[in-house]
Amino acid sequence: MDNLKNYRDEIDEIDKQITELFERRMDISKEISRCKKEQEIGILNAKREEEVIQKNLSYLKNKDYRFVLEGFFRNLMNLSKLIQNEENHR
Ligand SMILES: C=C(O[C@@H]1C=C(C(=O)O)C=C[C@H]1O)C(=O)O
Repeated sequence: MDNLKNYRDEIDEIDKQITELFERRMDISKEISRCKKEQEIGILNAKREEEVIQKNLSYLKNKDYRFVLEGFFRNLMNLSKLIQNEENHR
């Protein structure tokens, strides 16, 4: 049995699901940026970002991944703010 091939197939399937969820998250982030524009609120909400990180760290089963999960969410939220900025400057 080719383990490498099987593992990569599994990663490909997971990546597909991540991409679908990523797209949904970014679509919602765009909607949030429209609300913020209407209400004249700035894009960054540092308190909310800390809550997002803490909440998701609490869901983690393998605590060895704490550091990388935090990095993942910080990067994800930076991309989300990029999309919000683009949306508000169209
Ligand atoms: C999406 C928002 O805007 C920004 C992006 C966040 C995110 O991607 O989770 C969180 C807080 C904000 O800095 C929000 O305010 O909820």
